[in-house]
Amino acid sequence: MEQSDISDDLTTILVTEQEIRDKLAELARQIETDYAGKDVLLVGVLKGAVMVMADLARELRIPLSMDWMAVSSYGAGTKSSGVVQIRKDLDADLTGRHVLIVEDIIDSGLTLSWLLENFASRGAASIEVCALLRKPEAAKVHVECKYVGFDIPNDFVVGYGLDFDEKYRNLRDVGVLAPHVYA
Ligand SMILES: O=P(O)(O)OC[C@H]1O[C@H](OP(=O)(O)OP(=O)(O)O)[C@H](O)[C@@H]1O
Ligand code: HPA
Ligand SMILES: [Mg+2]
Repeated sequence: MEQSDISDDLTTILVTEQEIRDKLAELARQIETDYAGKDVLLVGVLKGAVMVMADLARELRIPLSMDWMAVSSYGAGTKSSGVVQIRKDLDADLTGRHVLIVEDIIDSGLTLSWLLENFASRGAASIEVCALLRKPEAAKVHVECKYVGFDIPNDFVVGYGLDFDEKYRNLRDVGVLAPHVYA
């Protein structure tokens, strides 16, 4: 039987594995400088941020802790439902912590703005955001993001943690999903 290759479902590769690696190294140097002498808590937003978190954390040479929050608003669609659901809360107490939220993508901004509001009352010493990708044309709410990897066009993308209906997260590059897959 002929084996299908998931990369055949992409129309374009937007960001390659190598470009991601180089960008994360660049962001890591900035983060190391900004958090010198501080104990940072990286909060990865499951599930999309798994790859960014794993690679960014290993680029960083400062002391850090990692925690995870699972939220979901896309489900099996390509548009945000606008309703953010917590599937797993943090284990860590944020009181006095320097929190750096790690995200794969800021699209409408609804997930992050909801998360920032949710974290605001938890007593953190500081809260910043690092996102590998951002779609400026898709923003429905403004979210302050200190560390951004790449601004990309307003197309539905998959790979490097990003899914469509839970698939394609294991692609090494980020690419535009062919519309015939979800149309
Ligand atoms: O800016 P927004 O429009 O809110 O979109 C961004 C969010 O959407 C995706 O998560 P999703 O809900 O698909 O869950 P997942 O990470 O488990 O795939 C992505 O990982 C971000 O968390
Ligand atoms: O473009 C996207 N692709 C996959 N998941 C997403 N979640 C928000 N935007 C996207
Ligand atoms: Mg998703």
